[in-house]
Amino acid sequence: MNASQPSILRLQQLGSALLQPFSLNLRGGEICCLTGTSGSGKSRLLRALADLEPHQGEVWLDDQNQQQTPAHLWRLQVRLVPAESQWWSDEVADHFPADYDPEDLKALGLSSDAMEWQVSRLSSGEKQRLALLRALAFPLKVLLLDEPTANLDPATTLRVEHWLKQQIARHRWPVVWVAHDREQVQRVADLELVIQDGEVQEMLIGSD
Ligand SMILES: Nc1ncnc2c1ncn2[C@@H]1O[C@H](COP(=O)(O)OP(=O)(O)OP(=O)(O)O)[C@@H](O)[C@H]1O
Repeated sequence: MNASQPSILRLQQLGSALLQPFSLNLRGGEICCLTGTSGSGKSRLLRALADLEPHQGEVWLDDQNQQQTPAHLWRLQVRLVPAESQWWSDEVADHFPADYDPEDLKALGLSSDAMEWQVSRLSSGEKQRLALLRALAFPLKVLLLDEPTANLDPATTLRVEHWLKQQIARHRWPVVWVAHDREQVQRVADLELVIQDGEVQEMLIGSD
């Protein structure tokens, strides 16, 4: 496939001990919000898509089958941004490419010198936004977001949503976005999947 063409993520009869099998085609640039009560299996579904949890059924990225792709190569393309980020060095900058342009810090309401900070001083909201920037600083084809604004105040949440939507529209990644906030779902989603009693159902946006 041409590198500039948007990818398609296809789930075929994806299921697990927790979830009844379901299928979905997600095109480049589409945001699918994944909702459901706490413990319904949203994070585990994202982990299955990232090949971090066993599952039934198949996941395809264009013509690549997840099961036939080495896990580390799959995860380079299918980027999971977990709810809680991991940091492997003391300095923020060490987690970014050497030639990273820190222009986006401002867009996310972060200080322009945040790259020079120690990870140990980061607030939970700063950590969350820097983890998001870091995840998008390296090439990817599919984006999986687990409650990307969970630690943020309402104004910063809107900023982050706006920035994410711009990035997604520009790069045309298929996106699965776990959200609890109904208003956020209404603002960002092209489609919504709800997990209820182990069943995954598609809801029409604006239907609640
Ligand atoms: N490794 C595991 N082994 C067994 N059960 C697990 C494992 N990880 C999570 N669970 C359980 O699976 C269920 C779904 O967990 P998951 O983290 O996907 O929920 P969630 O929908 O993302 O919840 P929340 O909205 O609270 O983050 C929970 O009951 C959880 O305790």
